[in-house]
Amino acid sequence: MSNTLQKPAVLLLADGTVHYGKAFGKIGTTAGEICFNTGMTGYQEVFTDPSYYGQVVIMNNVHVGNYGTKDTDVESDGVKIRGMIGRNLEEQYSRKQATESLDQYLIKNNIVCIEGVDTRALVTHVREKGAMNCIISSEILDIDQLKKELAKEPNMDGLELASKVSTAEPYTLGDPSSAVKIAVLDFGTKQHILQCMVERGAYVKVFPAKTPISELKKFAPNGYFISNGPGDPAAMDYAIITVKDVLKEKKPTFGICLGHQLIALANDISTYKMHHGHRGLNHPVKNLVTGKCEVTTQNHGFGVDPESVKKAKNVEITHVNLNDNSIEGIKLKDQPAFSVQYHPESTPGPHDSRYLFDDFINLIKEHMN
Ligand SMILES: NC(=O)CC[C@H](N)C(=O)O
Repeated sequence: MSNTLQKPAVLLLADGTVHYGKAFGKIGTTAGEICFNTGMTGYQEVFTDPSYYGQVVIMNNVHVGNYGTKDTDVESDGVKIRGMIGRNLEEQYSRKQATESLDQYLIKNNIVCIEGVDTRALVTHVREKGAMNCIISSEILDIDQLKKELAKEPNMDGLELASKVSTAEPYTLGDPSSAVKIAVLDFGTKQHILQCMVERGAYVKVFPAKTPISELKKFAPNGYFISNGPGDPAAMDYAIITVKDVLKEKKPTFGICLGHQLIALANDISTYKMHHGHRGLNHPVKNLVTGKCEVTTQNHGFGVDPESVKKAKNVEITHVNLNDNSIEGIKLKDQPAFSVQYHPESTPGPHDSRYLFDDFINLIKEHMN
């Protein structure tokens, strides 16, 4: 959009880098960890993905907003990103089904954004310097004052955020008479992950992050799902205990992203903060079991430590990232449990990896009798 009527806005990074642009979305100030998403489409799903809670997202695609927003293109009950940085953020939209412009939608969701930024230079900078905190403001333009505000922002390393986006109360989805019953530990699940299980005939019960195993067992599930979510997995002591308890049940268990990291931690495999993470829709992953490559959707800033996985005798590496050889999937040798670092529900993204949901449901069916 960028017109002269827009208020000026400023972006300050923790290393002192400053970019000037125009305000978009809510007028105000916001801070969080800066990250970038390389996807060309699917902005509404990205903005509503609870795994982005606490993060300010740079959208690499130069045009964002062209197809507006729509109530059904969401991954949760609202926008979860802390803020957004774009080159051209469009108010005009051309999709017939859209009900609101991106600007109206972000204002309604209280999201402070900045546009007109040289996002190519900014992304290159973050790629070189790594993840760091940043602040966007369209009300404070004084850099010294912004530095003071930014200093208050906690570091993502060591931050527990999942309990802030988890459901407050349990809820169910799917057909209650289904023989396939999956207990979901919700650390900020994306709706389409649950949908992928329901579409395959499962009855799903979603539990708050801090639910103990005794409560999960009352549902008598024949499978467990450990969800994606925001924050540092190593800071989630309560969840590591629950995942250990879940694994003691020896029932089919599937983890995605944060869930994958928690399954690793529950097996004494450590996690680490990545330099700048993986976020986008075209990350190539090799399935080491089939030898096939999948193009995947990704959104993570932490990873599972490769050296520590190799030392774990009960764990097999099933998937690796073809860009940087990072660990993308594991399975346990002594029980029916597996997990992936990427997002097989792929909303948005290519559907190459949706077979993992079939694998999970089939695993549950095999272990039912
Ligand atoms: N999508 C996710 O579940 C993200 C997991 C974790 N918060 C990370 O950034 O690595």
